[in-house]
Amino acid sequence: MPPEGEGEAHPRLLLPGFLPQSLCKELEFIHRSCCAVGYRPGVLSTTLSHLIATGCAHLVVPFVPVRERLREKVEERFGCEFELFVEFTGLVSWCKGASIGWHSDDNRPYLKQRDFAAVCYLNSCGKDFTGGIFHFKDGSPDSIIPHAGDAVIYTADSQNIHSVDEVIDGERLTLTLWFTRDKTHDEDAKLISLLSERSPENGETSPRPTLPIPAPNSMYWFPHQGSGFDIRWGRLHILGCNIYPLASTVLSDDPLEQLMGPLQLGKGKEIFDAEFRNILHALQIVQFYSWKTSGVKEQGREDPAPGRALCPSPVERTSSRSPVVGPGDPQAADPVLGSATGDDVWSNGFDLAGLRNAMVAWEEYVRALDEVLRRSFPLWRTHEIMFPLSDAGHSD
Ligand SMILES: O=C(O)CCC(=O)C(=O)O
Ligand SMILES: [Fe+2]
Repeated sequence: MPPEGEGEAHPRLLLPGFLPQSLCKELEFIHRSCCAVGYRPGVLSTTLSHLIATGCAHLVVPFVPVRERLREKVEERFGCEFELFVEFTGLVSWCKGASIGWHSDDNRPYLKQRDFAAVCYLNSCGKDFTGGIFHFKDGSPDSIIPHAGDAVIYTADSQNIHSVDEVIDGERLTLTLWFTRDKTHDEDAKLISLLSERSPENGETSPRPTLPIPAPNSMYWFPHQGSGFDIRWGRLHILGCNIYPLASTVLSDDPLEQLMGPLQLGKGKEIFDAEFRNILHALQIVQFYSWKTSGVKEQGREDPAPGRALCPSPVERTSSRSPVVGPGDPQAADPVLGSATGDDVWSNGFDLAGLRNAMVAWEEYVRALDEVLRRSFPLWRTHEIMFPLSDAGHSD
């Protein structure tokens, strides 16, 4: 008997509200902190192997329960229990101008292993971006208007020809997975091997939590209208942040090199006193602050940062120092990465003092995820599959 789903009229399923909003926000934080340029123009992506390669293996942990839930859902819907492997997991964002015409997801010889797709919407059309509506060619349904938390699963073959309208404004974000029956394309095996190289089970304890390690600069370069900008720098720029080299540093002429070294952040005429290891470290703290503060705002509380008393935060006036300039034209990031509504936490009262609290809370967050990873990894390696520990304390 052919598995259910093959040959039937519409082998697909909509899953409204599949992801909790809190997980959507957490994955958005990860993407905005860690993403690199994607596989097509105007597309940014955060793959799990990229997270591991850039010193952020602990950030794989929040994906593990939702990967498993999606795999089970796909197996159940298409009648192939215990047969599937995850082939690819990634956060994918589409910026202004990105679109894709009619296609099936296995439409290249090197994609033939893909049997099923799952797309989870992490933000919402009309609120976070405009355009970007999904269509099935056979019209059942004709369109899916992305809404944070909703998901759709479908077979990756020609029974599900689909397209996505051009994104007009804002950044459209999804968690996208493909599943395969072919064990040689099992993503878990590759990720476990990458994690082994990192050896979290060795139990090395560092005084500071894991700090991000940038990938090659070219992976952060967003080509735009004949020039371009660095994504990391662009994301800080749209939030009004300046980057300062440390006062003691001998300046390189190369702005990219300045982003690689230790640096400080400033806003307006002030410089925050903390030192960041590199631009990715600074970006991660800023995005963490933004994530946690937006949650607080939605709950109607007024704390400037998550659940802590405000620490004194000395700032320096910028009279004698100039911010790093470039690389590329960071202003070009405004229309590409800026939110559709312009409604972000920074334009609503961001202050550098809040960053101090965010740094402390971020370190706790990273340490907790790292702890889960250390406990999970030996079991993942033994069973050759990534799965959530029942008592991991971090599930969606
Ligand atoms: O993001 C979506 O809604 C679908 C994207 C898509 O079709 C693809 O990446 O192949
Ligand atoms: Fe597709």
